[in-house]
Amino acid sequence: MKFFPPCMICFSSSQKNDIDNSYDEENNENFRLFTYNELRLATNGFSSSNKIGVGGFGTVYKGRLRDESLVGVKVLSIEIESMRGEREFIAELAALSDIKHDNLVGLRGCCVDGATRYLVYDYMENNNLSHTLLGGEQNRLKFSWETRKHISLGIAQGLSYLHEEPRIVHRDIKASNILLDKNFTPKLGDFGLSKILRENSSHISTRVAGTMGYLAPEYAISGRLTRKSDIYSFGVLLLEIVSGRKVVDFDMEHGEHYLVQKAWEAYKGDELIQLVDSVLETNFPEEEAVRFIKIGLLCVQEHARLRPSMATAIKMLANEIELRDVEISQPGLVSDLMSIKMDHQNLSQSTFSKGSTISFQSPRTSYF
Ligand SMILES: Nc1ncnc2c1ncn2[C@@H]1O[C@H](COP(=O)(O)OP(=O)(O)OP(=O)(O)O)[C@@H](O)[C@H]1O
Repeated sequence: MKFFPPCMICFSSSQKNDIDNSYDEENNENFRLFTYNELRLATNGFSSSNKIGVGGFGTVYKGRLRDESLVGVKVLSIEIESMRGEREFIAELAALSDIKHDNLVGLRGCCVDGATRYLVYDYMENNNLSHTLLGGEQNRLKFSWETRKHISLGIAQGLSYLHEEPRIVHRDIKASNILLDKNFTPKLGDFGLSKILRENSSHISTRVAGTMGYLAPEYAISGRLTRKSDIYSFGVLLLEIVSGRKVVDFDMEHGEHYLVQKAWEAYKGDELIQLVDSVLETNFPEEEAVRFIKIGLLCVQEHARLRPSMATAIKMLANEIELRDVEISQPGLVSDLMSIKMDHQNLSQSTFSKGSTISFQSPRTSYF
């Protein structure tokens, strides 16, 4: 079993000096330093036709390296002052690239060119789950039940690995962070990145607000981050995968906006089968689909201690644990949290619309 000591990617300021000199390129097969010219050539001069999309940290381009392999090149848009020093930045990324699993996006290397920094990842042919499964008609693909099962299990395995091996809380599990390779194997992206990029407060607030539907209530309210908050987000994802619906969708008719609420009502009404994506018609195993929804609901329970670990969730998905008589309690409902107003200037506080002020600390802890 490979153990990654926390200092490998979670650096305190007192550790900085040691890490500054810790990266040894010659002895690291996993991680390369690219030159700007290599990346410019690979991406056709960062042309708009190579542009894949824009995320919270920057713009992503498709690239082809000289050895013909495809990569996703992320050009970081964070101001240079908010990043760590060059050597430290490289050493931290190199440590991240050591965290390898079939269900994690592989980080190949990086490039520092003046004030601009680039991250180079394995290329994922089928974009992300939000785009490919939940996107508008144009992008949306019809996923069979088998593909949905493959994706659900893969995400569970990737997350379980992060929780058990390097002992990392991902803290940003959501459909757009699940990339899909050419075989629709899911790969978790962006793990550990927000620790490396010192985010300014407006950047965090945009990201947190955009992710609201996936946030465990205890995390959204107090900023207290544990594995169980990732497990809540996983439960939401599972409900999205089975239903083909987004966690929050104001395009749906009134009363249908919030998926978790909808699933809870279906559970109480003993009609979980109604939640399964209608594009599947009758081409899915009913018992298994209902089991997956139940596991989703177990993971989003309001009380974090009642949520299963990822290792247990995997056993449940694989039907190694019987769920027939399991009690599921009330979920943490996103509709209650949507009324939290983020203070974009000062993340130390947020306010409920009812007027009571609650404490909100910007997410910090990634280890436990
Ligand atoms: N390695 C990759 N291969 C293929 N596409 C990628 C790769 N990395 C990112 N993308 C795509 O590029 C777009 C932007 O991704 P990025 O990770 O920057 O942002 P995001 O996950 O959408 O948002 P956020 O940064 O707020 O979490 C997305 O459509 C994503 O699917």
